[in-house]
Amino acid sequence: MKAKATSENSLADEQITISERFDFSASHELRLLPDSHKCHRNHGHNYSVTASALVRDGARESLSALGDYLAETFDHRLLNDRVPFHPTCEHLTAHLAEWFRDTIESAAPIMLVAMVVSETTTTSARCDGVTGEITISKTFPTGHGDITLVLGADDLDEFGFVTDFGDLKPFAAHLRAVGTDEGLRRAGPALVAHLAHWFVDNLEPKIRGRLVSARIESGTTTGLWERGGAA
Ligand SMILES: Nc1nc2c(c(=O)[nH]1)N=C([C@H](O)[C@H](O)COP(=O)(O)OP(=O)(O)OP(=O)(O)O)CN2
Repeated sequence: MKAKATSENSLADEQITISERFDFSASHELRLLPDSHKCHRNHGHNYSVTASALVRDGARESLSALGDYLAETFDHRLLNDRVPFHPTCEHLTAHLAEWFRDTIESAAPIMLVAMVVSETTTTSARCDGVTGEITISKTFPTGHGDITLVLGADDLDEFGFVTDFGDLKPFAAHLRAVGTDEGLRRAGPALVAHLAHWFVDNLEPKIRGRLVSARIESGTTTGLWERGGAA
C-alpha cells in the first residue's frame, strides 16, 4: 500500500519533454551584409527546425501546428518576403520561439524548452525557451571526429548574428594544421580542452561571439568542454 503511494507521488511530479523536427526549403538574401559577402546574394537552404517542449499535466499535445506554420509560411519561399527582420538563423529561431509561446504555449499545458533552427547540417542557432538566450553552433568534421563549437553573445550584432559563421574559418584551418591533426589522431576527444583554449586565446579576441562549449565526438567517445561561469 505504502509503495503504491510513493509511486503515485513520483508520477505526480513527472515531467515529459517532447521534441519534434520539421524540415522545409527556402531561400534568403542577407541584404544588410556588404555586397561582396556571398550571403548577400540569393541562396537556398534545406532548413530543419526542432522544437523541444515540456508537456505538463499528462497532456501530450502534438507540435504539429508548428510544422503547419513552417510549411505554409516559409516552404519554397523567399524568407525576406515573409518576415520583417534580417532572415538569419538567429532571428528565425527567436521568431519561432515567440510564435510558439503565443500560439501553442498560450493554448495548452506545454512549455518551450528550446527552439533550434539548422541552416545546414553543420550550422544552427538555438533559442532557450526559458531564458531566451540565443547561441549558434558550428560543426567541423575531421578525420578523427566531429568538433562542435557553441557560441553566445550578450545580444546579436547589426546583421542579426552572434558572429558570422564565416568568421570561424580560422578554426577549420587550425584543425587542418599538421600538429593539430596529429594531436587529434593520438588523443581524440581528450584534446577538447586544448582546442577550446586555442579558440579562446587566438580567435575569440577577433570575433564577436564567446565560446560557450566545445564537443568532440569520435566513434563511441565524446569529449565535452564547458566554459566556467565567471567567463
Ligand atoms: N551567425 C550566422 N552567420 C551566418 C548566417 C546565419 O544565419 N547566422 N548565415 C549565413 C548564410 O546564410 C550562408 O548561407 C551560410 O554561410 P557559411 O556557413 O559561411 O556558408 P557555407 O555553408 O557555404 O560554408 P563554407 O564553409 O563557406 O562552405 C552566413 N553566416
